[in-house]
Amino acid sequence: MNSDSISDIISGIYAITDPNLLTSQTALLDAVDAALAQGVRVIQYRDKLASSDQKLERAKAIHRLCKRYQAVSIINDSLELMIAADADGVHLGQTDGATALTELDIPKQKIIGVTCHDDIELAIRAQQHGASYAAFGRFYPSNTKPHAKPAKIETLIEAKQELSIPVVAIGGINAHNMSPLLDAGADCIAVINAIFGQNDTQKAANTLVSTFNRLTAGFN
Ligand SMILES: Cc1ncc(COP(=O)(O)OP(=O)(O)O)c(N)n1
Ligand SMILES: Cc1nc(C(=O)O)sc1CCOP(=O)(O)O
Ligand SMILES: [Mg+2]
Repeated sequence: MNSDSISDIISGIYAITDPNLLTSQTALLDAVDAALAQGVRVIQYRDKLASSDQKLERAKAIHRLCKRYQAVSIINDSLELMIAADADGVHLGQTDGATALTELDIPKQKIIGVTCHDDIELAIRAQQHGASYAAFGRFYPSNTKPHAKPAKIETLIEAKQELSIPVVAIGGINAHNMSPLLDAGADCIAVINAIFGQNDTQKAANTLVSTFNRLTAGFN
């Protein structure tokens, strides 16, 4: 991982892989490479289908790719897989251990992301317990996770007032609808379908990254 601050690391476009969209290891690694080449800063390996051996091999390969592009690799759900693959961090939902962060044995330098849905109190508690970023969503209807709890843009505004850790927005986001989330203060935009569900990953990543950069130019 590079030595930037967490707000430099968790910023821009955060791409999350999906085994239903990237059905082979080659497709997965080619798509991740294409996304990173276009300036995606964070990759989350999210795979609820592969075997443990496959997951370890893929997580390690994604971490190597991220290192090459000075991006960071995050593992969804599993602290054990993050440690085994020596990935840069883990993303935990409310049923994956996020409620007991202080009881988990997470190496100090690792990034810890926590799902906070639409709940600012969950985020404040997560920050107090060591979370590196808070993710809110879903902001728009999501084909990937249609039953994810909806979140309000006002929650992002409140999150920016209450939290010092970066704020990630997720759920049905694409280049056409990210603007209100950035205006509300989201530091980072997490996407699955808008990048890995498109025919041309490189073009999709380029559009997302350039839209993010254009919309946030002059924010600071
Ligand atoms: C960046 C980011 N935000 C939210 C989630 C969702 O995590 P979770 O609630 O644990 O749901 P699953 O991804 O495990 O289905 C995420 N993965 N990444
Ligand atoms: C994995 C996930 N978590 C969500 C949440 O709200 O916590 S929404 C979501 C799916 C994101 O995929 P897409 O960009 O294709 O909608
Ligand atoms: Mg989870």
